[in-house]
Amino acid sequence: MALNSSAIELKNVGVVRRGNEILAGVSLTVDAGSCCAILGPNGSGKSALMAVLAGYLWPSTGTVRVDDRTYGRVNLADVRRQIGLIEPSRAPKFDDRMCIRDVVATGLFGTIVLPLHCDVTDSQWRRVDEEMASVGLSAIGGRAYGDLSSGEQMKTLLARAMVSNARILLLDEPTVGLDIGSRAACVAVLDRLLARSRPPTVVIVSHHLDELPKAVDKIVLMKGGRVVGQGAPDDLLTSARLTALFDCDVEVVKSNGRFLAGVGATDLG
Ligand SMILES: Nc1ncnc2c1ncn2[C@@H]1O[C@H](COP(=O)(O)OP(=O)(O)OP(=O)(O)O)[C@@H](O)[C@H]1O
Repeated sequence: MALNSSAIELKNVGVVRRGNEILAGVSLTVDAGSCCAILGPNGSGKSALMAVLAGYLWPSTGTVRVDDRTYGRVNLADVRRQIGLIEPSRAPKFDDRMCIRDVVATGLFGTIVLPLHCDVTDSQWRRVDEEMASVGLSAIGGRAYGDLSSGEQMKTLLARAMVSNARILLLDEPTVGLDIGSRAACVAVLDRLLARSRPPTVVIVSHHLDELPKAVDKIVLMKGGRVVGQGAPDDLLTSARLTALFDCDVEVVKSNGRFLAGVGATDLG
């Protein structure tokens, strides 16, 4: 459910590194409280775009405005406090011996350990416990982070981001490495998150249509560092658009509000 003002606005963003044009002419807006999914082949610039949004990759051209603040004219640390970035492949290095509940609580401080000088108040612990319950971690809150499965670690990172009250969640391939059941559980968590009365703005990079939240409002298609399409899911998630995007025969069906993609009868020989 979009709240009608832009939480994210990129105008003509380009990134050049080591002579490579990683992003070029990227312009897009994401409404506050909405969910935007970014799709594209390997190397199309999806993670680079997320890194720009998170303020970790500085554009060579163009402007980036996040949460009403223009990068380059604000203290980036202030903006980052409003952003929860989840990249399982580059997750923060928590002490493996920390219990999950403490890891989730670090989201209150934006740290990877609980700061010695900061006492977590009873109401903050209640909030930690609420978010752990919302992702189904209550029963194992005392378990060491290092002993968790990939799916449990993902849920821990989601609960940690939600505890921080981040207004913007950037999820880069959140279900990478998860089995079917853990992926389904992660998708259900995202569906519940977006059904809240005041949902965060969510940008998700994914290679799998079936893991996009049902409430996804906008699709951005990327290729060669450029946005080659953006708009409503029903207009963009078609067999023809994805066949052209991925240069292979893709069949898209919609079932029970969710999109599914399969590779068609392409000659793989
Ligand atoms: N620091 C860098 N210097 C030079 N090239 C880079 C740098 N970072 C990324 N690239 C290149 O930019 C392109 C886009 O990379 P990016 O990681 O954003 O792709 P992606 O769409 O997320 O791919 P994948 O689906 O494989 O994760 C790639 O060709 C990559 O090699």
